[in-house]
Amino acid sequence: MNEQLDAERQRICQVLADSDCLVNEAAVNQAFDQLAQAITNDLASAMPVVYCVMNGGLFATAELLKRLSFPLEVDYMQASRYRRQTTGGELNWRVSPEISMQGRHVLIVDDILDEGATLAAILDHCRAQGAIDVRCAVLVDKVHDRKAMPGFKANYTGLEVEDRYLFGCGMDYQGYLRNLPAIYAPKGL
Ligand SMILES: O=P(O)(O)OC[C@H]1O[C@H](OP(=O)(O)OP(=O)(O)O)[C@H](O)[C@@H]1O
Ligand SMILES: Nc1nc2[nH]cnc2c(=O)[nH]1
Repeated sequence: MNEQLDAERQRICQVLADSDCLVNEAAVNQAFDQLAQAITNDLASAMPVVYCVMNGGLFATAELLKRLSFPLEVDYMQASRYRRQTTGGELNWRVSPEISMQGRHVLIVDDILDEGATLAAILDHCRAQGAIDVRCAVLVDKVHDRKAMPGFKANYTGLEVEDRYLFGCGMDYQGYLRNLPAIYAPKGL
């Protein structure tokens, strides 16, 4: 490995070592079980299309899909407004989905609802594309009063977590650590 990459590896390992674990793996799995049950109750007969919001939604989508045992289709979209930063900016659409939403029940899956601007824009987009029913599921809703629309909530929320910069379970720290099966926050952030 080149020296620069190894220094990066050591820096990221140090961030993880210095972080607080806010939600452990068992609690994350329990949250996914509950989310999947609620989604099953509502959508088992609806032949929905499940859209993963890349990249953060990849982990939650995979965890949910293996718990959903009814017919559905899967696609993805990519819209990002953080780009490895810890504060959000303009929403940047990178990839639009392929499967049409026209006349379909749609379930959007993402890792986190923070200020909610990303999900609000995606939901508007889905309605404009002709979906008859648009729902969203997030693993985490961050608790603060800076929501883009006051009181904005996902239809399905796995966990409410305190207002810190989170990583793990799909959420990145500077592009890394999305793969961790628990939720962490760096000290001081
Ligand atoms: O509620 P908001 O304040 O809008 O933030 C939530 C969004 O931020 C993250 O995406 P990000 O833009 O970091 O891209 P990523 O999925 O590639 O990490 C996350 O995956 C959500 O999509
Ligand atoms: N990784 C990460 N991405 C986010 N996007 C919006 N809020 C967050 C957060 O707390 N962590």
